[in-house]
Amino acid sequence: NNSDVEEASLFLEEYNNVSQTTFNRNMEAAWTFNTNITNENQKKMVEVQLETDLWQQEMANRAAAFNTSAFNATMQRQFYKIKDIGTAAMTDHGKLQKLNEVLSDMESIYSTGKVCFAENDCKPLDPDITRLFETSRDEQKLRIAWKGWRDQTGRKMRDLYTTFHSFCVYPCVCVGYADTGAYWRSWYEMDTFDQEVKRLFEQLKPLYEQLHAFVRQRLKKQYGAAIFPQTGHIPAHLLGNMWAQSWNSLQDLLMPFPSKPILDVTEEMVKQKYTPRKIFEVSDDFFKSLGMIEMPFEFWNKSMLERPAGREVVCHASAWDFYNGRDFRVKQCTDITMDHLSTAHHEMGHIEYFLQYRNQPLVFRDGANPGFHEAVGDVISLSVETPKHLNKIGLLPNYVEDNETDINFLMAMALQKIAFLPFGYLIDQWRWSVFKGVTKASDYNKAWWNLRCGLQGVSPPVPRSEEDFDPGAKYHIPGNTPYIRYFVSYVLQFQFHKALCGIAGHNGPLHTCDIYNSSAAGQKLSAMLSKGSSQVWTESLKELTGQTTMSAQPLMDYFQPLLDYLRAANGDEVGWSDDCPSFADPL
Ligand SMILES: O=C(CCC(O)(O)[C@H](Cc1ccccc1)NC(=O)c1ccccc1)N[C@@H](Cc1ccccc1)C(=O)O
Ligand SMILES: [Zn+2]
Repeated sequence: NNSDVEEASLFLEEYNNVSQTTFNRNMEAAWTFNTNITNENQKKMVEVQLETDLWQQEMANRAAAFNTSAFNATMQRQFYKIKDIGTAAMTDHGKLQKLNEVLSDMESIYSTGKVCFAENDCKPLDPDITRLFETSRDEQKLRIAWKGWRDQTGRKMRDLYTTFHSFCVYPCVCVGYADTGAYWRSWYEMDTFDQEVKRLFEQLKPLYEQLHAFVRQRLKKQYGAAIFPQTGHIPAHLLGNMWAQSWNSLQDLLMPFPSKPILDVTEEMVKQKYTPRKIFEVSDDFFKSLGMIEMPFEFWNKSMLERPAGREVVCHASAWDFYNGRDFRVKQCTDITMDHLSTAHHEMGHIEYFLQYRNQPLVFRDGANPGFHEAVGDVISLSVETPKHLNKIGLLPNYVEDNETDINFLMAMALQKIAFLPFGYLIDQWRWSVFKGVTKASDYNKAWWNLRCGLQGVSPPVPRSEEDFDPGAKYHIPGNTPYIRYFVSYVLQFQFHKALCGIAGHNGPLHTCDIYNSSAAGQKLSAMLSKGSSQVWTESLKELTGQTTMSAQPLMDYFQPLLDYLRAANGDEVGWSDDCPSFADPL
């Protein structure tokens, strides 16, 4: 076959030109559906997605005709990525069409789901049910909403997911991989990736167990011990979030020193009449302070920063690259809360990455690994959410720096970051076992609750059965979006934060660092982001931090003062038993 470098370069040039228009068209069709869910838009999106998949197949076949062994590393990497197209490689076009239809059907069920409290009183997840979980302390109402959401989403998807599942097990439709999970893990370019994340999770478990014990004890006081199972689990509807994945809305119940000012600035944002646009301007201002690239005109002009009236949209936040080097958008049903301020930074982090690597060849316009993409915005938030910075931008007027506020702040951050770790880890433990064929459709929910009980120490507030499909109540399952990337991001973002704080000249404990206005930190971060996925992620990590492996040490150092406090407060009432309370077998 063809080892001619000249011809190979011409092929890559053609690929880069045509792929930009092809992917741009695909993103526009997806955007139209995401911002206006109708049957017509869904059909159009599936049609364009199929055309894009077939074009990718054609390019992969043409790339396969080259013998790349004599090409330079960058060319070899481009050819590898042009051929590595996952499910798009499915040669049975009817099956491929069916797969894309099933996925868009599940996405519609999730995004149009509503919880009904009475005949004509049905509420969507965003903003109504989310606000309920953040603000209500009415255990009965929370229990109804918890069950209602799962009845309206997961329960309605079980058969669709079973069909989807049939495409993902061996012989996997992602050519060259044992199953879809193997394809997803291949993006981390290390064959020990699953052991690596398991090692990190085990290392971080003690922090989580201490936080879990402290929160359980406080919630027992709040709601009475009677609704807590003897096994030590926390009923999942009491943790301030529909999926119990982050507990920061419980801050008012959990501050060690309640006399100090509350660090959740939601009220101050509302008082100062913050708008969705203002929230994104605060984030844009931070990137500008680092000398990084500000949001282009199209971003402000074409993004969807709040839920539109009168039509159904996919409210789950996302960032969009339209692959023409200047059109980048965020879609977020922004509510005026601190959590949405954090989400806005998260989404803008994706956009900043797009902007930094926009001149790369198209196949390198991606994160160094998926965890890198998820970490960018969160690293900025680690500075923004410090009391010092919130005070600087006028959201925490009566702030006094002292030890008690320090512990309160670390508690607030732990409720967001430490609480998340088992959840971020377990979703793809479940999915990888499903894709491997280890977890059968008849055991979807049992396997899910074994992980939720075993690793997260939460229990279902109402009995569950295999009529339910609780994984489907979390966006990323119907959205078919991998999740281990967030667990990886939560480890990496503290490694990035530690490195950037060093470059910014910060002295003192890591949790008080704010890199605002540090052009040195901005330069270092930009240099790493601009590489995209043109080199293996360990090289990118080394450029920014000097390390070549993921390490939980910076995260553990950050929270060390809180761990000491929790150990003293908890005594030996720590942990939970492995058997799952109230998981009823099929009725
Ligand atoms: O799901 C998200 C944020 C959405 C997103 O920005 O990660 C989004 C997810 C998504 C949506 C549709 C299609 C694909 C992925 N990801 C992006 O928009 C994205 C990611 C990589 C590159 C380009 C865009 N966060 C997770 C976890 C999390 C992360 C950080 C803070 C809180 C919570 C969650 O809410 O459970
Ligand atoms: Zn993200």
